[in-house]
Amino acid sequence: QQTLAKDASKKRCYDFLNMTSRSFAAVIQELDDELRDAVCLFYLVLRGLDTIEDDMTLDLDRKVELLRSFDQIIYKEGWTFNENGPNEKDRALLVHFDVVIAEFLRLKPEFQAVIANITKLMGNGMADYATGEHRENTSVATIKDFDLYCHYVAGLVGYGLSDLFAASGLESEEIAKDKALSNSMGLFLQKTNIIRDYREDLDDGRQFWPREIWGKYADKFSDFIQPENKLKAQYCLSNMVLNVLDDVPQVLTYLSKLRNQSVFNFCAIPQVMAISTLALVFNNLDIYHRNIKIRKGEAVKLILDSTDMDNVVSIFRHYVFEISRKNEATDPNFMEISMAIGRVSIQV
Ligand SMILES: COc1cccc([C@H]2O[C@H](CC(=O)N[C@@H](CC(=O)O)C(=O)O)C(=O)N(CC(C)(C)C)c3ccc(Cl)cc32)c1OC
Repeated sequence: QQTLAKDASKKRCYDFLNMTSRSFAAVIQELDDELRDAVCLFYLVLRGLDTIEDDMTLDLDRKVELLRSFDQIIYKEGWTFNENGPNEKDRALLVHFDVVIAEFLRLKPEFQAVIANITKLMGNGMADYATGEHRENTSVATIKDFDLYCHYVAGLVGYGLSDLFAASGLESEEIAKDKALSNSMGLFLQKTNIIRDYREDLDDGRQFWPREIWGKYADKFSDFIQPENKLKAQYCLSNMVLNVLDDVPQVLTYLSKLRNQSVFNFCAIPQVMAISTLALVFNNLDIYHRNIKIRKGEAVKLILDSTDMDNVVSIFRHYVFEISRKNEATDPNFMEISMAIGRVSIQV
């Protein structure tokens, strides 16, 4: 009877995983036995944290209290959360979070420690950011703030995954040692999404592009949607893409260190999607009007091709070349972009 109940709660965790993330859930479920449950639970704990950070209906004190104590909450059997706002999909996860906690507590203590440690760092980072007195509303001021915010919400996920890979024995301890490489794995994905999501975030009243960059091209963050500002909008966009290109060399170095096939696929697929998205958004002013995504057919091809380092390198080379082709000599960022592409090209 006990076993039946345990299998039921594990299955429910995978149902939550498939409900919260479309294509990525499938990639998690392809991971080898030693890692699959730990990464699934890590993903769900992060999703729970993200849902609280994103919930605009919570008052700040309550949100900060939950963020800073989430690393203890995940040890509280039976804990659930009903104060959430209307967002159905994510609300369900927190309403049934006791199921996630029950499964979390069945993980190897070493996996629990990794997940709890990252949850603590991320929850406090999110709380610091949400209450940050040095920013009006929640906009990001300097490039340093931008890197710190992305470190909190994405770089730390890279840290935690590298620790889980090492703890599982499927990858060497070395993968978890070089924090800069793990951090870049998160920054590259997060920064590319932040560029792609310009319009969605603007409409939600959020802005993550650093003022140190966009402030060179406009007085207000929303100016870029005006047709008369299209040239400034294009240069601001290329400046943002330039900032993201810095992380490409470290992403490729990280991927080249992986030895387990299921871990490689799990890590390579999102990065390959991101470089494809980066080439798509570069000099593409549609991002100021709607959320653009790579075509389904291209995404499928990328997923099928991302199984070994040589293929991944040639995919990166293809998209970096596409960015180079779209790079315009009249763009004030033209030279810097050419040099960033040069730095990557000697590697791919
Ligand atoms: C070594 O580091 C990684 C290795 C593999 C995958 C990821 C990273 O990839 C997905 C990929 C994913 O979730 N893709 C979405 C598509 C999309 O968000 O546009 C999806 O396919 O649903 C992603 O985006 N994030 C979210 C963050 C970037 C904030 C970390 C993410 C959230 C939780 C986990 Cl456990 C993992 C990841 C890594 O994290 C850095």
